[in-house]
Amino acid sequence: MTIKVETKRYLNFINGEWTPSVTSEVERSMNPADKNDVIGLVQKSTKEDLNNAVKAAKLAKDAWRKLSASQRGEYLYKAASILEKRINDIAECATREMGKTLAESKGETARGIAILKYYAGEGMRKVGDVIPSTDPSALMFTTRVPLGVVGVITPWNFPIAIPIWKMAPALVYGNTIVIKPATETAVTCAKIIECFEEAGFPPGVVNMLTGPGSVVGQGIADHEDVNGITFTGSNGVGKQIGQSALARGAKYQLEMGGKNPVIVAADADLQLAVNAVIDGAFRSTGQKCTATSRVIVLSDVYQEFKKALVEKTKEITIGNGLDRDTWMGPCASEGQLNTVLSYINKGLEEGATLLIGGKRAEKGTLGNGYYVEPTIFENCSQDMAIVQEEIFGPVIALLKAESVEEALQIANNVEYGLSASIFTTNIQHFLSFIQDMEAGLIRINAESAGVELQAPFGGMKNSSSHSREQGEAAKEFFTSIKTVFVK
Ligand SMILES: NC(=O)C1=CN([C@@H]2O[C@H](COP(=O)(O)OP(=O)(O)OC[C@H]3O[C@@H](n4cnc5c(N)ncnc54)[C@H](OP(=O)(O)O)[C@@H]3O)[C@@H](O)[C@H]2O)C=CC1
Ligand SMILES: O=C(O)CCC(=O)C(=O)O
Repeated sequence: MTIKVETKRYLNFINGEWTPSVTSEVERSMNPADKNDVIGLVQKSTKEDLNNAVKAAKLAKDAWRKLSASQRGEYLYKAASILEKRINDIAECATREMGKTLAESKGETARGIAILKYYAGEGMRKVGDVIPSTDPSALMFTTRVPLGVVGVITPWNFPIAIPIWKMAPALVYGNTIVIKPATETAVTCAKIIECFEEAGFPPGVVNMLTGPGSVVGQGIADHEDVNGITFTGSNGVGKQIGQSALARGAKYQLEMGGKNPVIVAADADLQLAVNAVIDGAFRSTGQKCTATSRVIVLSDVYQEFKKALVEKTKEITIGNGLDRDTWMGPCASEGQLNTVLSYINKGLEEGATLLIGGKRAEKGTLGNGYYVEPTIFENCSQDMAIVQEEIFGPVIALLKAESVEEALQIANNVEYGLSASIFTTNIQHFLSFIQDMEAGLIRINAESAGVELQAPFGGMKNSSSHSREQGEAAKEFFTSIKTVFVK
């Protein structure tokens, strides 16, 4: 007898109800570590589904706004404790959907819990300032109001933390939300929304729908009843969303790519630098906007650093993120694997020298997934695609510099400015790095990736729309200031 196990169908969450799309069409969410593993079926929603979700969010917004912020915070505390109970299930789902190791997914879920608690507490903190008026008998102060309905569009690379770091502040500051997660990780998002449902948010406050970015995502950007849009993803899509929002006067926030450099000065602790470059470049298979992708090494220590980096790279074990022994999982999808391989080919065509890696990893069961070897190039020039463009994969371009000034000039010579690190023991070097490096996140003697939820996060240049997320900075996006004059 064969037992047929049905693939679970995940629905949209609209107005407090799990609802199928009006089309009843679904898409499969697949495991990039094993192309035979279907994780679930998700709704292929349309504009009509989006209209229903936005309508529900609009209807719910006044009652939600009128609660005290601390009452709203109580819902977030409840969601945090439910997520805490489901940490294993949700982390495992994220690993199956996008491939990062289970340890990374568990860490990310724990971060999601901490973010919910942080913003729950925000409900008890101040929202305004008293400002002295020139009129001695008047009282002048600021207060803040929510935007209304906020559209949340999220990528697949942090399928737990990014949706939560956008939804939690949006909600605590009094907005209602419509979230459209990346199709690749829609099941993980549905499970997070189950936690919000169990926390008892009033109907219409939290809405989720899945479906193609070009339909549902663009529909959010264009929808006249969506007052603010927060997006993380690629540059091309981000800019399009920004233009659509600007055209109709909606507020928007974009977090996009990076081409993050690490400078290794001659006086650096080289072992520390090697370990941090390995973590920064190859953890999550290089699929972080803060991942290290250019390493600029001072010529005095270049050979020594290169040798140690290549040796350490050889130790990396590639495999299914659910296996304990795996250090690096697959790329998140076949499309992502092909993008990485095409950049590796471009690097070779443009004349860079391959030091290690460079191929799809297909040995044994790896052939069932979208694995690529950790890859390092040297003899890279500044105009090469692998030096200029975001690859979003485990690929390092090594560059040589004669001085820290030259290294800084190379580091700044890209269109992005998200995060950047320097390894040095010289105070002058790190002071000039803080001053002159064009990046929103400056890290000294630490890897380029690594974001703390209580601190502002965002980039300069083409990495963001110049706003910041997380910590107190989130308040700037998710609220409007009102200046009040009383006499
Ligand atoms: N900075 C970062 O953190 C990230 C950067 N990237 C970069 O982007 C590249 C491509 O990745 P990808 O996942 O395709 O990133 P996208 O920018 O295409 O996707 C991010 C989100 O936007 C949605 N979306 C797609 N098209 C539109 C649209 N026209 N209007 C509104 N929303 C849309 C996606 O939906 P759907 O999933 O349904 O397409 C997803 O929810 C990566 O290789 C990497 O370089 C990607 C992810 C995160
Ligand atoms: O490095 C991190 O923790 C967050 C990075 C990020 O936001 C991203 O890759 O999209």
